[in-house]
Amino acid sequence: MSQKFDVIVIGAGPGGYVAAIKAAQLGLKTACIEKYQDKSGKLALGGTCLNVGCMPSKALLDSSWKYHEAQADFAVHGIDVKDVAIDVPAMIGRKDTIVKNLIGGIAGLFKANGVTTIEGHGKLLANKQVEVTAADGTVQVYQAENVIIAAGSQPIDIPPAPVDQDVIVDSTGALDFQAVPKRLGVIGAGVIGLELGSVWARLGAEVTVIEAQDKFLSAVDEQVAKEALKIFAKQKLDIRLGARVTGSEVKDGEVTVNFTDAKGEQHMTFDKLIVAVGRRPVTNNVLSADSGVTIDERGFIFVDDICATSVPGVYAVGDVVRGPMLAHKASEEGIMVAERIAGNKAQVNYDLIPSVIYTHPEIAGVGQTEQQLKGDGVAINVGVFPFAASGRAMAANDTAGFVKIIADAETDRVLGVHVIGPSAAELVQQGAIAMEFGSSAEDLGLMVFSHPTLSEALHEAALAVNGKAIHIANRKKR
Ligand SMILES: NC(=O)c1ccc[n+]([C@@H]2O[C@H](COP(=O)([O-])OP(=O)(O)OC[C@H]3O[C@@H](n4cnc5c(N)ncnc54)[C@H](O)[C@@H]3O)[C@@H](O)[C@H]2O)c1
Repeated sequence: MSQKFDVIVIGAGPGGYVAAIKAAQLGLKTACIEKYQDKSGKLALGGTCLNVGCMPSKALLDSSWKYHEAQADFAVHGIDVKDVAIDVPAMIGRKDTIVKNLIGGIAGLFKANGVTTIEGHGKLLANKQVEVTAADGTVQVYQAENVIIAAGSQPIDIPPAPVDQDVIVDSTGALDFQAVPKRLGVIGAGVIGLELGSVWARLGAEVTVIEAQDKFLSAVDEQVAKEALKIFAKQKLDIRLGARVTGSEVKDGEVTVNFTDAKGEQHMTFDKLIVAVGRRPVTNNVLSADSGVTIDERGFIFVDDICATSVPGVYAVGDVVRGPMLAHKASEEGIMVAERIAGNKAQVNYDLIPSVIYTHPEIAGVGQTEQQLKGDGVAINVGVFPFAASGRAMAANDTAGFVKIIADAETDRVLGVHVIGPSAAELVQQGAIAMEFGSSAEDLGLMVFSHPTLSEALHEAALAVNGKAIHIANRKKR
């Protein structure tokens, strides 16, 4: 096998594997280096997202939601189910099968597109050489015309709660509990804390979430975050804001966490504790001292708008660079870089990256929040439509939350779409499409939406921006 490639990608997560497939499709001789192994020691492509992130967590969110519905929501439909029970190892086994199939899918795509998979740890050397160290310690050096670093991220550890993957776990360990913990502590009320906290709360765990910030979900639209906090309280997620963890002690299979909040010093004991305080880029040991690629003090690789590093021909995408740590952002950066290497024009619209928290109801948004726009002094009109007024949501017995559309007061152009409610992720994507085409709220209001659908809530929110909603009383004059 030749040791020279047009493109070598380091990392086969959603940034790396997508970049590799695209580069190969564009006729470039491409290799992708990955070292991650599954529990049986077999190479597992797909990165955090497929192995221990987005996909396994969604499998558990769906399983636990079905259990919750069977237990708590079926009766309202007149469905009587008795003795609903959860078999946790079976639920975990289903999740593992989904992960296995997805990983196999990427291996198949690599084969179909002619991407060479190189197993081992990749490290960028000087002059676009890439060193690969296999699990048995063998070292090979490859030469590339272009290198794409897509090494991803890993959970941040905090000294007061060191992860042992037994009693104190990170997001990976929390996907493999073999029984429902009676008392579950979660440090961090971010995306992971809320998603994994929800999984185990639905299955019966008493969940306490300890969050350092006073403000809940500070990056989310404030009106949405406020609604979410109310809904989660009803779901008995005990969210402690302004709570700083000072220490923890593991003893006899349980953990006591010490934290301080507005009430003073607190101590709580849990059967399991999930630490979900953010992730950091994996960039140490991926760049040799003479690679020429520069990183900031937090370990992120410096890149420009098109993900080019300080070394010509070396790019970096996904969680190792600035911007939100989201799989879809990484994939789009991977596509952009592959296209650029092939000599085509491509770019990512960083203003329109949707984000989703897969709780129930889901929380999703695209564009700017009301607080951002007001902070920037932009005059806006806001339309809100509650799912409580949606016939489709009523039929589904799923009426919590609302759709919120924010438009520029002068031009009517949609600047933000924020949803908390059923299928929020899918509804926000409609907003993203509209915004990508420069839609005004009026444009959205003039479109025909199928009836009855949840999407009608988006239609009505767009109409409400200019005081023209039909199925709620309008606050503004027409
Ligand atoms: N649905 C999704 O798109 C999805 C799902 C999972 C993860 N992710 C991404 O993965 C990354 C990591 O997720 P995450 O939830 O770990 O991070 P996050 O940044 O979303 O949330 C971490 C939370 O922990 C809090 N925190 C930090 N230190 C603390 C401490 N010592 N004590 C108490 N609270 C503390 C922070 O204030 C923050 O609210 C994020 O960038 C996220 O976007 C995305």
